[in-house]
Amino acid sequence: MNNVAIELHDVHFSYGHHQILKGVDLKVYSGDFVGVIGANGSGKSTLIKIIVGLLKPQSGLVKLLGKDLAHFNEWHRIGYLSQKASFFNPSFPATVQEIVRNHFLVQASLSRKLDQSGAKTKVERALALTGLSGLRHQMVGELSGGQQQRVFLARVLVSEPEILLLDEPLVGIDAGSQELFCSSLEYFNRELGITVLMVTHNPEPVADLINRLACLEEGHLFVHDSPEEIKHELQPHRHVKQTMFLQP
Ligand SMILES: Nc1ncnc2c1ncn2[C@@H]1O[C@H](COP(=O)(O)OP(=O)(O)OP(=O)(O)O)[C@@H](O)[C@H]1O
Repeated sequence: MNNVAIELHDVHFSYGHHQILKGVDLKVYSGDFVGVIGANGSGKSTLIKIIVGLLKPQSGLVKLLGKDLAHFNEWHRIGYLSQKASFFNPSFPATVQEIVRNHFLVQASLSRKLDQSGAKTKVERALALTGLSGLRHQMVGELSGGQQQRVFLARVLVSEPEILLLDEPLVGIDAGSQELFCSSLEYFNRELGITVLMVTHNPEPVADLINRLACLEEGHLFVHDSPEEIKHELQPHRHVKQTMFLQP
């Protein structure tokens, strides 16, 4: 049995009186590719922010790589790609390589376990993995949406994380870039063994990669892990609400 990479047990979360998560349980094993789906406003981004410690649940247990989040400090092992617009200013005057390198140096300064002297090799690798080697000297603001998305991914990959948490990474990029992005994800998951948890309203491009599907509905998380159930849940136009009635 693989190690548990992410674990949530009986997690409750509210914004004020607005209850978002009502006793959520989730176990993600090393090497899993987890799709998280649910209606707009169902709490998918909230869930991912709780996993990376940006929001603190009112109650319940959250563990990363076997460690209670309260004591977890190996953040270089976790790569989090938030919804793009929230952190990026396209007029920021930096090249692709500078963005990726600076992120690594910040991570290294925060973690004694990352060796700064390896920066050059790690940046090269992250650029190569995301197909950006040829664009390294380009100003990031001059890139297409799909290329920028790959820069964000390279930035996250540079510290060689074991878990990738992606919040709607395909939004706002064209079909060709989506395809490239998804084949990179396939490589990271299948070849490098990186655990992936991806929030998406459109799971179709990664449907073949998903081995665990988490459906968020009215504060409850329903997890499917058999290929038949996943296929059934991912049928086009299937209303997520129906998953409630499939549970024993
Ligand atoms: N900081 C906040 N304060 C108060 N309410 C919030 C806050 N952030 C989100 N919400 C509300 O919590 C609910 C869940 O939001 P969340 O962004 O987690 O949903 P989501 O499933 O990711 O939505 P979408 O698919 O539209 O991105 C929504 O009703 C949202 O309006």
